[in-house]
Amino acid sequence: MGAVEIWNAMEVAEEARENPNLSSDIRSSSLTVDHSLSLPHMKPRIIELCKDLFKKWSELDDSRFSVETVSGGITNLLLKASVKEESGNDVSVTVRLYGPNTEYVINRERELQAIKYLSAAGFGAKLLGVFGNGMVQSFINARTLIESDMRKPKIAAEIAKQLRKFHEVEIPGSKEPQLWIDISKFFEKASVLEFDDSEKQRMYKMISFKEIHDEIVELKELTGLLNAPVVFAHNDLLCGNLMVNDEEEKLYLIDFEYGSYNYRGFDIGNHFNEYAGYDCDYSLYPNKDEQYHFFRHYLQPDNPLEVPDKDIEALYVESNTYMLASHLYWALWGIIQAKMSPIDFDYLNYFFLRYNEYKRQKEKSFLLARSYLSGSGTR
Ligand SMILES: Nc1ncnc2c1ncn2[C@@H]1O[C@H](COP(=O)(O)OP(=O)(O)OP(=O)(O)O)[C@@H](O)[C@H]1O
Repeated sequence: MGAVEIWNAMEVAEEARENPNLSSDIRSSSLTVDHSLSLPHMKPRIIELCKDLFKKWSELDDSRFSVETVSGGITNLLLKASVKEESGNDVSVTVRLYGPNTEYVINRERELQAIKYLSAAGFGAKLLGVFGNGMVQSFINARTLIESDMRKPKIAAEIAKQLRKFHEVEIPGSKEPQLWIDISKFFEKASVLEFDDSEKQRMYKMISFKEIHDEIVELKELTGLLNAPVVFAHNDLLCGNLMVNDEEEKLYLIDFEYGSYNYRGFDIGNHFNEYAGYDCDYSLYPNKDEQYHFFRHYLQPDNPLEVPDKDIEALYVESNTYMLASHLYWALWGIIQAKMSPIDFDYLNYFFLRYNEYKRQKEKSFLLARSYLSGSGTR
């Protein structure tokens, strides 16, 4: 965590204080927590952080605090800190420690800016505080979805409805879609790596960056013809980033690390790719009926059965063309992670899974888009 990021965190808290319509009680602390500590060693530091951020807890005895791990996450460490207040109330918050080297693939400044506005619009956990290398948010009492939940008609309709609302949130700043900017940044980084591990280097050498470059150019050109609307997109809507409280029937979209202005079809196509789950079983990609169900609830949440066919068809083409861009994006992300991430995961294999699926789907999706653009429809 460099000085610039700490400064950014402070600035966000400052700005939020000045604008009471946003989360007016975002606190800030300059403390940092060493990501590599074991939980017992980390606990006193987390308590110190909580006390520094929330003055009402500053005098409480340490024995009133408990700290546990919620998730190792692929990119962060997420902890739950609970406090027994003097009134007898139990209050829980999450403490997120950014993973080492995640700044290569995540723009933290962009993330904090988005969280402020999305959390004020009722999305995700409430942002309570920021510190040197992470943030504190409200704890959500809900279960995390598993991949098969996402295709259940009732849940799919609710995801579509919430995603539509999400896409309507306005985040100040540039509205330029980030997809090709991010892909080109990933490409620049991914194409000049060297691995100390000889097996990784051997696999890396099998990648043709010339071929990937040509694919990027070709796909960018084709998607450009679709005139897809640009919205503030989540960009990483996998089951782990969806939570539901079954009793209250409330769905939560969480984790806005990759959020940015982007093409509507990218967010939806990317979500459909996630039906494959953590095992990347792409035979689980939603069929046309499942997609149409989603589109109806996305396009007209209050009147899903009245959506004109031409609007559904346009979104079908858009989503299934940008679905290819999602494969390229995460394939390149995988190469960078293979080099930068301390997490023991076969990211190079992940590159091949995503890129091979791109190649498998390319012809069908290109044909769909081209026949739609030439006016001969999608059937
Ligand atoms: N505010 C919250 N309250 C309760 N649980 C949460 C909260 N935020 C996240 N979680 C749980 O922790 C898991 C990981 O969270 P999140 O996706 O934000 O972390 P991450 O490190 O970015 O993970 P990944 O890189 O795998 O997406 C979620 O799937 C969810 O189960």
